Amino acid sequence: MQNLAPETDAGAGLAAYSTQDLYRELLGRFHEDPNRDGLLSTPKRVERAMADLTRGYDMNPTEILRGALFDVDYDEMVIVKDVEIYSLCEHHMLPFFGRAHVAYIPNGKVIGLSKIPRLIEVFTRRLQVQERITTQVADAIQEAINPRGVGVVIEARHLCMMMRGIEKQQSSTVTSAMLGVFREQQTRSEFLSLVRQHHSGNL
Ligand SMILES: Nc1nc2c(ncn2[C@@H]2O[C@H](COP(=O)(O)OP(=O)(O)OP(=O)(O)O)[C@@H](O)[C@H]2O)c(=O)[nH]1
Ligand SMILES: [Zn+2]
Repeated sequence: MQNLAPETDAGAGLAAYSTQDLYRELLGRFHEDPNRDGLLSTPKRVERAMADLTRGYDMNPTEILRGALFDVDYDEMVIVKDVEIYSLCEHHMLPFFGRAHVAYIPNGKVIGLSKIPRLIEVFTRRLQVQERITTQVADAIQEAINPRGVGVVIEARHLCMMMRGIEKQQSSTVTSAMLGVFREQQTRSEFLSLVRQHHSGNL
């Protein structure tokens, strides 16, 4: 499809076109030939890939945690650390990736361990900023089990700062959200020092 819409009236009437048509149009705008062999199936592949990378919009934290909240007599810190994350920055739609560390001190209930990475997926598999993922994960845990406190730290590297723009290859971004007792110096320090232990430092 050629000249699907003039660049100036982006959005107007585009709903009439399939997602694959829109990607085919974009290939042309990138000065490519969408009909050459290697690109023929690309719109279909990109559609699938983008649906996968944004699947978090269709995921519901409450549903994920349902059935995996347990009454346990344990009141020390639980930490799930070094969870790999991949997300897309909402400004450039380029990936950022790294690790998330999540901790909480229960108040009668704990969360099934595998559900913590699943919860992280809900919020990373969207167009995001790192800060928002960090607070959304903390808030979701707070809401689910009302613990004595929650801490979330995310370390990530953003391709929009690496392969374009400022082109800094070594910088990483660290964000944190601390709720309840994690706002107190001692708990925060214990969490951060446990996160640092045995951490290779390589994202
Ligand atoms: N706070 C925050 N900023 C982000 C995140 N991901 C990307 N950004 C920033 O969003 C900003 C967008 O700035 P603009 O000046 O509008 O865009 P730009 O001209 O492409 O900026 P440069 O990247 O500096 O070239 C940039 O500074 C990005 O580094 C994120 O997760 N959190
Ligand atoms: Zn970006």
